[in-house]
Amino acid sequence: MTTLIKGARVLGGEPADLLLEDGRIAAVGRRLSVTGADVVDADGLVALPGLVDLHTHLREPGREDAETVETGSRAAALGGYTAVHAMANTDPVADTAGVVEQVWRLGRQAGLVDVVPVGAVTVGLRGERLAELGAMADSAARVRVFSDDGHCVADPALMRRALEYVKALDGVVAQHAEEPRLTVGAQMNEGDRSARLGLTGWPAAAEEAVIARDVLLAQHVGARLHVCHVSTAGSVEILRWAKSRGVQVTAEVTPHHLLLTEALAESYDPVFKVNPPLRTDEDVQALRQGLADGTVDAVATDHAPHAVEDKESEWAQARPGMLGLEQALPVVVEALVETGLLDWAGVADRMSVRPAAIGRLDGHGRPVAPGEPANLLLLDPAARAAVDPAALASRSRNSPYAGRELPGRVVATFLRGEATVLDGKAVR
Ligand SMILES: NC(=O)N[C@@H](CC(=O)O)C(=O)O
Ligand SMILES: [Zn+2]
Ligand SMILES: [Zn+2]
Repeated sequence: MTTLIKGARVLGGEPADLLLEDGRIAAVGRRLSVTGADVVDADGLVALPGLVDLHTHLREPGREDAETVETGSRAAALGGYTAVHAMANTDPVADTAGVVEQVWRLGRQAGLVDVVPVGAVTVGLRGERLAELGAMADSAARVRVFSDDGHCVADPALMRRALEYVKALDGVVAQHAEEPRLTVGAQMNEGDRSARLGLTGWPAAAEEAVIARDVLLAQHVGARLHVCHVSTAGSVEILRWAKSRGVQVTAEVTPHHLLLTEALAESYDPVFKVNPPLRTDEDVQALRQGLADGTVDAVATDHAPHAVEDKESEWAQARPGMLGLEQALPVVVEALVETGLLDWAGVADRMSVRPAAIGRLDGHGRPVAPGEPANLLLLDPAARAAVDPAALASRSRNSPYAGRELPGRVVATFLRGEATVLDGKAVR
């Protein structure tokens, strides 16, 4: 199987031809020609390494009405992803080797992206005792990222033990930083607006206090810590401080926290309800700066599909979470590239290279260069389109970007040399 991509701008550089053969990039050069190859015209398109998501909710097993491994994989491929980490808050919870291997196998069957299961830190996400971390790491799924996402590992002694365990496995604890005692009944960012709208507030301190505690624990233990979906300016400051002291901490920010603010809660439309909540414009600016200067390592979608009955209700009853896979790159183009904060190499670093390194994935996050695995995407940076939730590949419809015009269209995605997306459409 041979594909010749004509005239792609690798990381936004000069146009070049890319020859994909046997799952690898065989050659990069000018005017390559090969007989019998499938030819893809990439005139005007930017080539980037396939994106890697550290934080995807695929809902299988348990809520296949909201998403399956296959539908979520298709949404990921359409977004330019070649690997996604599937969060553990399924039903049953991914807290055993059996469940993570099941998810891993479903991903292989779908064959659209590499589905990398995340293992739960604690049994049933209950925060009481550690799950079988070693067995999940040794399983066919080769788990390296462990998270109780959806819940915080709130007990500091348990968090310390989790960090000690993952250190021995070359793993990382991905913490959903939320002090539960400070967010009882919380609905939106705490501030003047929550008071005016009559919605219970989720204070920035509930996130920042856990991050501060955890970076100290990670330093004490000498283990790797990853912070999920950071959402406040104060969190960026704590991370900057921790990194300056050599703590092995990494962090991610979601597309929605890079673009949207708490002002959207004025609509009382639960499509904008998410955990952690949308914050203020100052937070958005600090998150963009933190991502640009590398304090925040990665963009991760926190793609959180929800069935209509769980989302289209009163604000207080609705589940938190929003879709992200199909619009993550366009949001980053709008918020970081068009504002001059990141160039294409920077986008590749924050959406592919660093997330692959954090997840210890080999074969992803590699340069677009001869000899490397042919995991890559082609983007038309000039295209602009309004988001139509009905046209999404996800099984759910809870996109916060409905009707919003965003720049950048993923034209093609290749997983080990095989097209998963062509002409902006999923190949299967
Ligand atoms: N982000 C959310 O609002 N929801 C996530 C859980 C989580 O990421 O905490 C979900 O699983 O729906
Ligand atoms: Zn979370
Ligand atoms: Zn999540």
